[in-house]
Formats: sequence, C-alpha cells, structure tokens
Amino acid sequence: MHTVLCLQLYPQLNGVTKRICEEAGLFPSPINHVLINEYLPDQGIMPHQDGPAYFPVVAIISLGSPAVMNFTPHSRLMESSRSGRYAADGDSSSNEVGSENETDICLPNHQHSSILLMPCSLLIFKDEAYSGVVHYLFNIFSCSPNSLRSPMNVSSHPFPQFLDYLHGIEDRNVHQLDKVVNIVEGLKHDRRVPSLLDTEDMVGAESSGQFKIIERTNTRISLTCRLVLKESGPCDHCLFIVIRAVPMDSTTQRFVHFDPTMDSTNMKNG
Ligand SMILES: O=C(O)CCC(=O)C(=O)O
Ligand SMILES: [Fe+2]
Repeated sequence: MHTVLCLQLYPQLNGVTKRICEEAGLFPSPINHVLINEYLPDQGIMPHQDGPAYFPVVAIISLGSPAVMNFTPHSRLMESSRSGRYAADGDSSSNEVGSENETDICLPNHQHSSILLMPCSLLIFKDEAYSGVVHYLFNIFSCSPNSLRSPMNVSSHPFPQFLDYLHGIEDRNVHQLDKVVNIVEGLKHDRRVPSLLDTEDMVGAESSGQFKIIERTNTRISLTCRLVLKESGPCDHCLFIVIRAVPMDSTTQRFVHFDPTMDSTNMKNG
C-alpha cells in the first residue's frame, strides 16, 4: 500500500525537493531522503535532535492539521556529545531523549520557543539546530501552486546562544500558542479564519491574547526532507523515502528506495 502512495507522490516530491534546494540554497546537493510522518490528532513526536547521518539542514513540509513544534533548550546533549554518548550510529535518524527525565535536564533560565506549523507551510532549520544556536527560516507556501513567499527570517528571536535544542510535538490534540513566535504569519494564511486576513487585525487579535490554542482536528502529514550524507546513505542519485505511520516507532517504519535512473518497478521496500 505504501508503495502505491509513493509512486503517486514521487514526481511531485522530486519537483518539490528540487525547488526547496534551489530556493533555499542551503543544501550542497539534491535532497535524497524524505521522511513521511503521519500524526493522528493526539500524536506528536518526542523531543529529539536529528541525527548525524544527515547534512544539517532540515526542510519540513506540513499538510493537514496544524501543529505546534517546540524547540526546547537542553544541556544534556552537549555533555553527552562531549562524552560520546550520542555518537553517530550510521543510519539512526535522530537522537531521541526520553521525556521522563526532562525536568532534570531542561534549562529553566532559557527560553522555550515554538513554531506553528500550518498546512502547506515549509519550515527549514539548519546547522546549529544540531548543536548550539538555532537559526531557522520559516517560509510559507501559499496553497496555490508556484507561489513561494519570501522567507521570514525569525533568527532574530531571542534564542540563547551555545545551547542545544530539541524539537518535538506534544502528544495532544490541543496545542498552546503562547510560546509560538509566528502566530501572525502562520494564521494569516489560515482559511479557517477568513475574517482575520488583514494583518493589523491579526496583530491586534494576537496582542489581545485571542489566539491561545490550536485544535488538531484531523491527521497531520509531514514530509521531512533531508540529505543523507554519502557515507551512510544510498547512492547519489536516489531519493530515499521513509513512510512512518506512527512517529518514532521503528517497528512501523517503511522504507521505499527510489532510483530515478531505473524503471519505477525497481522500487524496493524494506
Ligand atoms: O513531523 C514533523 O514536523 C517533525 C518530524 C521530525 O522532526 C523528524 O522526523 O525528525
Ligand atoms: Fe526531527
């Protein structure tokens, strides 16, 4: 079943990943790995850092229900990476940190920040999201094709320096918007709030605290586009697609390996 889905998606995906590379100018070579996550309204993804198998730029396309991604400052990874605890392990896609010890390891003096991931939006974060300062761009695709809006650089938001950040999405069907840094930019493209399309109204509504939560009423699909580094990844010209129905559960991962130089019947599931 997942194979059929990918066959249908592949031509569009190839165009999208190519366009992300061209417009962002942040990937040194074509994106060769797309992870498709499907989240039910009460599902999220535990706080983690993406692993060393990837070039440190991530582009996440969001579809379906909105969600809030939290960026959490974290000290333990710095300590652990010094001690080698989170050393590269080849094909691991992420360094996960269990939430059970979170209160011990979060740094209360530093800010947690969140990004509202609206449908048809593209979040790109890079380099220092793996270790140190977070800089990221947030671009919004309009739902109409071919209109990539100018990137909004939100790196001026007050992220503390020299810390590691984890990113994650809470396992809840209601997400708080109080730490979200892009409410206005996110919601102004939301067709569900047509009366607030005027930016000034949006800013007014935001400052009056009108937007407190977002409800996740249906499924969210995300496409995490990355570049697998050559040593650990498949061949150069392949697009490696992973479909993960339940995030972070390796037993449900499905791998579909495309080689565009071959006939599509050569796709392999793993
Ligand atoms: O679904 C998302 O938006 C995030 C996915 C993610 O962080 C990951 O797969 O590493
Ligand atoms: Fe991630």
